[in-house]
Amino acid sequence: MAAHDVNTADSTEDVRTIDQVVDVIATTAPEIRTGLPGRRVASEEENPSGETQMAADVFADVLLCERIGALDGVSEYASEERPESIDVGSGNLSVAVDPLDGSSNLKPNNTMGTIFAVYDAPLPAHGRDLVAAGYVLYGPVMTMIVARKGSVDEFVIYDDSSYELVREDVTLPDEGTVYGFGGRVPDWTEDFENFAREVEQDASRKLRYGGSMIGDVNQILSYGGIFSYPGLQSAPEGKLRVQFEGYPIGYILETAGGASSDGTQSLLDVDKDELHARTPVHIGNESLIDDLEAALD
Ligand SMILES: O=P(O)(O)OC[C@H]1O[C@](O)(COP(=O)(O)O)[C@@H](O)[C@@H]1O
Ligand SMILES: [Mg+2]
Ligand SMILES: [Mg+2]
Repeated sequence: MAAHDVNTADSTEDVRTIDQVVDVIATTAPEIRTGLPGRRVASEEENPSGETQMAADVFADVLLCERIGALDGVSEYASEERPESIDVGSGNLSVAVDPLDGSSNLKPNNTMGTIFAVYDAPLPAHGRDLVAAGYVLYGPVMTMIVARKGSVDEFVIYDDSSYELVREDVTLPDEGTVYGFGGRVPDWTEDFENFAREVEQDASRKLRYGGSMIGDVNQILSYGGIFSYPGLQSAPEGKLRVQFEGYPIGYILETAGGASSDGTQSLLDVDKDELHARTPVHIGNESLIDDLEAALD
């Protein structure tokens, strides 16, 4: 389902807090990146989803928690790396973060990201409570995508923590040319596999899957197409987490004129009230998401 009717902040104070969150993310990203070389190893701990944390996941979480938590307008901080959300003040907004998305890509030195979601409700919040969302992509260039006030902007972040707006009002190209589907193919459902085979038949499309949602999603924003991490036979809710990954990516894609789905409805309409709940994720051009929903019906 497409939207363009995403929720946005309407008070001056919330708008200011969102700008401050964006500033913290942008100015912390170079530090996160600089801290990566010595942290490409597993820590002793598991995160609440049962995955082994990398030292870099913990490092990025601690930095972001400290800095986002210090903002007056933020009352709660949560991340993929901690079991509960924490109270950080009495502001109006809550921030949920995936400090490093795709951290299994650290070992082979491939793309990763940092995702943030700003909600005007206590955590776990609902997709319709989102008032802004965005991500940093640690690629050859550090870029940041921000969806707020009904449009999506792209920035380049420099090593000295300055950042520059390079593209305003980012929208998906009409003709989608790339696709990327997560999960082991033998673990896909029959309906999803049939859909994937249909998508592949179009000679104008090619496979691009990197194993970091942010890298894969940014290709869809750049070239159009579809990214899915579907529900699997062994894991009907898939792998990606609603609060930290599904909602913010759905919000960004819908703000950019694309569509998002859990297989039957917009990601923003998913009802899950557990902080670390998972959901199937499908994002891309509206026509492809319509076809996906028809195929999974
Ligand atoms: O290794 P797989 O099964 O392809 O999974 C890749 C997916 O897992 C993730 O890495 C999960 O995110 P985290 O690294 O934040 O746990 C996504 O970024 C990516 O889409
Ligand atoms: Mg992630
Ligand atoms: Mg992560």
